[in-house]
Amino acid sequence: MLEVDSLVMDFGGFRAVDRCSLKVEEGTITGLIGPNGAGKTTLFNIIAGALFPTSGHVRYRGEDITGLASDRRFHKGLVRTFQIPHEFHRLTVLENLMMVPPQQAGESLFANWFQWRRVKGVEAQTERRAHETLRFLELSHLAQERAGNLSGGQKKLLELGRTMMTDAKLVLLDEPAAGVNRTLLRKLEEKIATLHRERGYTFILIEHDMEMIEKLCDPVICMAEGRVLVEGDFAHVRSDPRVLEAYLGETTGEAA
Ligand SMILES: Nc1ncnc2c1ncn2[C@@H]1O[C@H](COP(=O)(O)OP(=O)(O)OP(=O)(O)O)[C@@H](O)[C@H]1O
Repeated sequence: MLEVDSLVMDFGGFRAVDRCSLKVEEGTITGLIGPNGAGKTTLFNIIAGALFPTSGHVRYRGEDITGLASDRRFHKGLVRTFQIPHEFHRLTVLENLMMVPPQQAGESLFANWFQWRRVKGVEAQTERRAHETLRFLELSHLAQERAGNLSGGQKKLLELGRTMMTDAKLVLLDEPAAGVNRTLLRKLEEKIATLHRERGYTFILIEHDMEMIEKLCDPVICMAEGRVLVEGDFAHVRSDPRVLEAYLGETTGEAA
């Protein structure tokens, strides 16, 4: 589904991604782990189109998308979550969901003036979908709450919900477990697993929480110094001495 080929990302004289190549199969939840500074977020930014690489290629469903703008990727179902937009805090939870669908009919002046019946229809459909999403996430009771008042975990659930408002195919999750309490973490894991199993989402998940990686991800890819170090199932990656060494070379032994 996704193929990253010999990607290089230089920031001035510093090489953050160093000839990185990997493949993500459709229908998987692929875990991306590695010590701080391994290049995971930079790689995500390149896949999502927030950064353009110095060299190398990104292919998505057979198409070379290396130079494609992020909104065009979004329309193709390649969605990155947990980047919280400015409007997030001021809007209600329901509004946050309703503003997601691309090319909302109501946003076009032409549509507003001349096609109001259609606009109303689309809005009603969007609202229904938003309520369904809230039910799925068990957040219906917070529909009218300002998103800024949500807990860290509820915000992560809402961000997951925002992907459900699109026709997402490949979802990039950037440290979903960060700042989430244990109870909501279990719920978040359960929702990710359900979206994967029942709705066919493919996920790539950057995470330092090894419990979450172990529960959800197969395969797991460990990056270090800008490239893939080891790839395989969790047990294989975890027991590889190079992985341990990469982590121990940093401040903690998170992979252990
Ligand atoms: N815009 C930038 N300018 C200069 N250096 C950058 C920039 N973005 C990232 N880097 C550097 O590139 C390296 C890789 O960073 P990146 O954030 O991709 O790592 P990471 O694996 O996601 O780390 P973490 O797990 O801590 O989030 C780091 O040394 C970082 O300081």
